[in-house]
Order: sequence, then structure tokens, then C-alpha cells
Amino acid sequence: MSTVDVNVQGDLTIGGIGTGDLVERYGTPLMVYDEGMIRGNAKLFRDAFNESGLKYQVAYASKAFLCKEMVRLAEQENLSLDVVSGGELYTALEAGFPAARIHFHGNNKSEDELLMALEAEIGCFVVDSFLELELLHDLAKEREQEVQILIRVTPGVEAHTHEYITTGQEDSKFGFSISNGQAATAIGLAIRKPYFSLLGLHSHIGSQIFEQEGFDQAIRVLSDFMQRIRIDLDVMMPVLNIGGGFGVRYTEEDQPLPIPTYVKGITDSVKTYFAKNEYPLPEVWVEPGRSMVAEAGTTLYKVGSKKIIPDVRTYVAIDGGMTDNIRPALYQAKYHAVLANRPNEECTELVSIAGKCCESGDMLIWDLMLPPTNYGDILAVFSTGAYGYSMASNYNRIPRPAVVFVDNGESRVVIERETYEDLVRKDR
Ligand SMILES: Cc1ncc(COP(=O)(O)O)c(C=O)c1O
Ligand SMILES: N[C@@H](CCCC[NH3+])C(=O)O
Repeated sequence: MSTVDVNVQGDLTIGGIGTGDLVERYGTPLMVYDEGMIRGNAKLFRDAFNESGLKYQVAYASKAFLCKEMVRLAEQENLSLDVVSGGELYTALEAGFPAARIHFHGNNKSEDELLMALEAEIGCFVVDSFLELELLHDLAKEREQEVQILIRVTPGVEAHTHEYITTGQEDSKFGFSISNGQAATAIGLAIRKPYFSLLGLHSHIGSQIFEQEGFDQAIRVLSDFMQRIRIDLDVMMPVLNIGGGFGVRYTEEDQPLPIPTYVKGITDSVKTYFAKNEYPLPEVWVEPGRSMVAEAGTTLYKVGSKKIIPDVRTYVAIDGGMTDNIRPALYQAKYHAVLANRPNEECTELVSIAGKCCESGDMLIWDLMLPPTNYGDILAVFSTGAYGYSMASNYNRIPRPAVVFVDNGESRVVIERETYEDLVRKDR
């Protein structure tokens, strides 16, 4: 983040291409992904799991960023895919992703979504509610189709992160609580259903987590719970899915662990607690979203108007904002940015970066040091690859930006820029 690659024109480069060239070719706002970095992250997960000797699946959490080309990349990198809606499932299937490696999440999957997934013969349903237990089994029975399931549980572990993105605590809309007995009840129901094959448990304690402790505690609770189920219900489960949540660096304040450290912590905890219970070592599944794509993404914006309020603040507006990145408005998320056309010039101005929506809260970055900015400068905001485009909207009828992948000096569009015609396409 502190050192950036610059070409002979003095432009910031991404994946071996100058940002000036990218902007000239594709316009702004532009989401640029360094494809090599995503592939590198996938490899870090795989290598660390291979090192552990445990059986595993790394399922990319597609909610972080999805399009057909991202699906193809996940396929090539031997990842599985976590989908959470009919739309994500459809995208995966349209791009030819092997259905057996798709895991279907969601706290309120519709009957249509369940049917679509059954027809595709996906690998696994992560069952999240008593309604889904019945609905899914009824549909499977009608079709005389056996389905593999995980039961999503809340282990009662609170991850130290933003309250909107913690999910493992008792008071959560997701999954079955272990402590109040609902998880055991759900398992008791599932094992009596002839078309279900219960693979194991799923838990996801939250997102943007910087410590091992939460994962370790969750694995201890889950291992003890699996042991209790073995004793009480005489059921063994071969899979433990501990979700995603591995942190990334948005600004220099963020100190995430390296991917191999997260994986080693998890696999070590699994080995420790399952050995203690004399339980056969389960296959470990994880679902990284953010840590796979966030730092690989950079958004390029064009600098527009500037409002100087003497002795108070200077607002520098860019041609995007909460429509392509709602995270600052939603989570007070912080980002770092540089002027892409003058990345190494001395930063002498304290400015705040405003979006173009008619909302006072549409601020991308408060208090950023930049070189003096002019109309037409290019602002590069780093680490925007996760939950940026995927949470984008057309508020104010602003078209979504184009998305390009860059690698080894080559670039290609993976999602076209929306047009005004796209915006009125469904209007009657
Ligand atoms: C069930 C589940 N798995 C995986 C993820 C991905 O999380 P992250 O992007 O933090 O890795 C999420 C989102 O938080 C989730 O809800
Ligand atoms: N969308 C959130 C995280 C939620 C992840 C989904 N469970 C973010 O941008 O940080």
C-alpha cells in the first residue's frame, strides 16, 4: 500500500498496465482486478491446506464478487463455490461451474431456488432453518433424489468486528443455536429423513476478522458438540465447515494475518480438539470471500468538483461513490487512495473524497492526504475488490461501472459498463 508500481509516464500500474491506459480505454469509474493476485490467494489457501495433511475444500464465497469470468477463474483454481441465492447459482451454472462443487447457503431459500439447485444436482445444501429442513426434504422426496446437507449452527462465539458483519453469536438470524438445543433438534430431524445425507456442520462467525481466537473457540465448541451428537444420537459427521471471515488490509491500520497463518491456525485447532475427543479428523471446508478478492481490486475514478470551506474541510468529488461502494456509508469502512496519475507526488492537501449521489453520507474517504488535485485527475481507491461491485446499486439512476481483469500487461472486460438504456430496460 505504501509502495506502488509506476510506469514511465508516471502512472500507477496494476497487473503491468498503466492506469492512464486503462482509463483511456475503458473510462471511469472503473473496477480493475489484478487477476494474478486472486489466483495467488487461491494458491495460498490450497498450499496451506495441503501442508496440513487434512482433507479440505476451499469454497470461494461468491457474494464478495461474482460474474461469469470470476466463476471460470474459481473453477480453474480448483475452488468450490459458495452461493447464497438463485442469482449466484444461475451465474455459476451459466459459466459452466461443476455443480458438485457448489454449496448453497441462505437463511430463506425459496422453493424455486431449492428446486433449481436440486435440478442442477449441486454438491451440498447448507440448511439454515426448520422450514428449510422440511421444504428441502419434501422436494427431494418428490424427486426421489438424495441430497447432501450441512446444518448451519451458531456456536455462540462473537467475532471482534463490525456489528453488522458478526454472525456467530446466539442472537443472529442465521442457523441453529447450539446452546438452546435447536441445533441438536435439527440434527435429530435431519438424520430421520431418508433423502438427506448429513455431511456435517457449518458455522461462520463473522467477517474481516484479524485474530485466530474466534476460529479456535468456534472449533472447540463445534468439536465438543459433534462429540455430544455422537454420544446422544450415534451420528458421526465427516465435514466441518468453518465459513470465511479472514481479514484484509484496507488501510495501514489493518493488520490481517497472512492467509497461511489463518489456515494453519484452523487446521491446528481441528487436529487438537478432535484428537482430544477421539473423533475422526473431519474434512475441513472454508469459505473465503473478502480475502480472495478485496486487495486484488482497485477502483479508478475521475476527479470532478472541489469545494473548499476555509478552515473547515476540502471536499473533492469523484464520478462514483456509494453506488459502486456502499461500504463506507454502511459500515464506516475506511479506504486508502492515491492520485493514479501522480502517485509519487508529495501529499500536501488534506481532503475528503465525496461521491456524486445526493446523500450527505455518500463520502468514500474522510481526511486523506493527496497532492493538490485538479479536475480530471484519476483517483485510485485500493482494496475495493470485495463487496463493492457485488453490493452496487443504481441509486440516482447511476449506471454500474465496467469491471476489467488485468494480468501480465493484458486487460479484458469481464462486466460491461451499464448504459442508460440498461437502466430503463425493465421500465414499462
Ligand atoms: C456463510 C458465509 N460464508 C462466507 C462468507 C464470506 O465471508 P468473508 O468475505 O468475510 O470471507 C460469508 C460472509 O460473511 C458468509 O455469510
Ligand atoms: N458485505 C459485508 C460483509 C458481509 C458478508 C456476508 N456475510 C462487507 O462488505 O464487509
